[in-house]
Amino acid sequence: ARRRSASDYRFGKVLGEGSFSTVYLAKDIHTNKEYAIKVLEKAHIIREKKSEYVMREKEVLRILGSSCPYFVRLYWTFQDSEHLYFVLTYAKNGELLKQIDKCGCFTIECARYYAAEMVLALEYLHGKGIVHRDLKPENVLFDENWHILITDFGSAKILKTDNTENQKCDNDALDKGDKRRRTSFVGTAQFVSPEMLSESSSSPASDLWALGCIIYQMVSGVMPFRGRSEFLIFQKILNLEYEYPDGFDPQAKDLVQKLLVKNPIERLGATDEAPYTSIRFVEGNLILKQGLIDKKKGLFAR
Ligand SMILES: NC(=O)Nc1ccc2c(c1)=C(Cc1cc(-c3cccc(C(=O)NCCN4CCCCC4)c3)c[nH]1)C(=O)N=2
Repeated sequence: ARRRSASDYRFGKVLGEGSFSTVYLAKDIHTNKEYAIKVLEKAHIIREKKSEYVMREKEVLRILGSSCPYFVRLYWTFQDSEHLYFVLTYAKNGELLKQIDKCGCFTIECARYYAAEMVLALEYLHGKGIVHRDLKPENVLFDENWHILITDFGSAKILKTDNTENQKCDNDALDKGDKRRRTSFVGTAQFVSPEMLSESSSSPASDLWALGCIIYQMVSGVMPFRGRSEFLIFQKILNLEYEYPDGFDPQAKDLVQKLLVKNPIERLGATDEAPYTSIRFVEGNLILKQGLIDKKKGLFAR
């Protein structure tokens, strides 16, 4: 295929800004198709020693490809003297966070629906040996049909299978082992799991913790672990200090309290072989069988 460059696109509004990238709405001048183009400044990436994260995001997006509908797709990458460009799926209906803030909270049917889509997405992601590590409502987007698109793999981890011992080791260990590449990575305060805080270790169960936090927020409208500083939030996470507001749906509570468990291997689904059957079908939990099959809803609360 023909090499692309920024001149192939008409850049529009800023869709999002991160510490190392800005995402623009852009239109392909040849096809008129809309994309989200993530632009990264080379000098900043090098200065902040984030090249490994950029390469990892590209590798994760390559591995994910286009076979699962619940992830943004990477169409092309190109660069010029100052910037790197990732041409990604444009999620027309924006971020889950904005919808939660706009609606106050979701109906339980709607929360069930999106919890089900997120479980399907995590089954696929973890099945590919990838841990997101920064799952949060800002990184869950909606496409034009109100299906989810998970994005932002800059913090992701690719689990490596060591063929000789057939063990699943991971690049935490590699990072720990190699002083030059020690990463003091931690996700976003309110969604980071206890093990990432206390041992700097992460696994697919770390994403299940974040899933529990997101379900709590969809149902209640607020995050389970809140505080005036990151330190206070971290303390609450490590002490499992959170509560369910009056009227919190009992089925949702049943599921959330089985995900917000300190020991990662005791989290619902953590010991399942793919797919996450124990999350899908535990009697009385939020994600009932029909939640995974009925793809017609997705309408928002009030
Ligand atoms: N860190 C990252 O990788 N970030 C990314 C990556 C890919 C990507 C990405 C971020 C996107 C962000 C994004 C942001 C938005 C957006 C931002 C602000 C407002 C809106 C918006 O209101 N859209 C109109 C849809 N409304 C929704 C509610 C009902 C009326 C119509 C969308 C759409 N998509 C995107 O579309 N694709």
